[in-house]
Amino acid sequence: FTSKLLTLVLVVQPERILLGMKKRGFGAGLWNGFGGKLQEGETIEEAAKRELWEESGLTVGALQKIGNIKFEFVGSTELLDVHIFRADEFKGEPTESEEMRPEWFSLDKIPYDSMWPDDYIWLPLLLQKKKFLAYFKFEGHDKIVDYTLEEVEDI
Ligand SMILES: CN1CCN(c2cc(NC3CC3)nc(N)n2)CC1
Repeated sequence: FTSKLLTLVLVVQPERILLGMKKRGFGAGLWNGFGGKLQEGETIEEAAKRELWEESGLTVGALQKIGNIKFEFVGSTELLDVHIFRADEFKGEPTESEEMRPEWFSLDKIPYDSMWPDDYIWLPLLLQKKKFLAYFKFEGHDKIVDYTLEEVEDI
């Protein structure tokens, strides 16, 4: 299998989480964190900060590495290798971009039925500041055929 490195940043404050409505491309029509692909010569963390800024207008100092999920799609040999980060502090104001329309959600009103199906399984761990490794096998974009998830001390 070949892996495609992708980033995902969730900005979380004590009472609310920032999500973006994806306006085009992969995952269009779903709420998600901010992220994308790596550019040449970029570390994963640099790519995560860049994509957050491009998609939401926010700049962050520190990112906490909190998870890594590998996604397999039945019938494809390309794995998505998503490195997930949490940011507690940021500078700037959430701003709509070509890719994303940002919005704050209270933590008891996360719109899981308009998010990728896996989010319901791992996002609660992120909110509890737990670190995890996971593997999801999808059939199409809606059906989780099976998955594994383990909490870890260090990513
Ligand atoms: C730029 N990336 C694309 C992939 N991505 C995903 C994927 C995902 N599930 C996979 C079945 C698709 N679930 C979340 N929450 N994010 C993060 C952002």
